[in-house]
Amino acid sequence: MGRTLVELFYDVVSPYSWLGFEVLCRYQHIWNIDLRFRPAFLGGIMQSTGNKPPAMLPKRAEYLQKDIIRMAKYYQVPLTVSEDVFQRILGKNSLGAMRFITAIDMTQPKYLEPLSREFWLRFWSQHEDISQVESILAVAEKAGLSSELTQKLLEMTSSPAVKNRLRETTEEAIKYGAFGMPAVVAHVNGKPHLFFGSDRLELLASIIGEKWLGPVPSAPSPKM
Ligand SMILES: N[C@@H](CCC(=O)N[C@@H](CS)C(=O)NCC(=O)O)C(=O)O
Repeated sequence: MGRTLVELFYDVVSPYSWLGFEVLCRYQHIWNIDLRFRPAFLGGIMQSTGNKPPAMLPKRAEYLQKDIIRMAKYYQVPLTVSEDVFQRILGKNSLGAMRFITAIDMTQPKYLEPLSREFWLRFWSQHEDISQVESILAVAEKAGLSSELTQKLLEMTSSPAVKNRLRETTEEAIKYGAFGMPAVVAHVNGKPHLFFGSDRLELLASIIGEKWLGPVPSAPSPKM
C-alpha cells in the first residue's frame, strides 16, 4: 500500500500545535505516512473565519491553562505555562516568525523541523519573545543555521515570494475547513480529511488504518 500524505498546518504561537507536531514527528517513523509540515498563520485563519482566540472567554482561559499543562505532561513535551500566558499570546504577533519559517521551507526544508521546534521552545518553554529580530537570530542559531543563511532568510521575509507563500498556505488550510490550529489533513483515497486539535490524532490513526499507541509510542524494535 502507498504511503498516506498527512499535512500539519501549524503556527508556533499555538501551544496545541506544538503538541500535535511532536506526536506526529514521533509517528512519522512508525506509521506508513508522509508527513508534510505546512507553516501557516493562525491570525489569518482566525480573521478570515471570524473565529476568536478561545482564551478570550475567561472561564475557558482558566480551563485551558490547566488543560495545556496536563496535555504537555501526558504528551511529554517540555511546554510550560506562565501566569500571563494568554496576554503574551494575544499581545504577540507570530507573523515575522512564520515568515522566517516559511523562508526556510522554501530554501532549506531540512531545517524546518528543528527551526520550528526552537521557536516553540523559546516561546513556550523559556517564555521569551519570538517577534524581534534578535529573538529570531537566537532561535536560528539554536537550530543550527549558519549566520549567512539566517541573514539571507531575514532578507527574504519581506519579499513578496515569502509573504505570498505564507498567505497561500494559510488559505489552503482554510479551504480544507480549518478554523484553528493544529489543523491536520490526511489524504485518504484521494479525499482530504481535516482534524482539528492535537487530541484528534487517535481518530486520525483510525481513519488512515494505523495503530494508535498513545502520544509517546516507543520506537519500533530494530529488525533482527
Ligand atoms: N482540543 C484541541 C485544542 C486546540 C486549540 O485550542 N487550538 C487553538 C490554538 S492553540 C485554536 O486554534 N483554537 C480555535 C478554536 O478553539 O476554535 C487540542 O487539544 O489540540
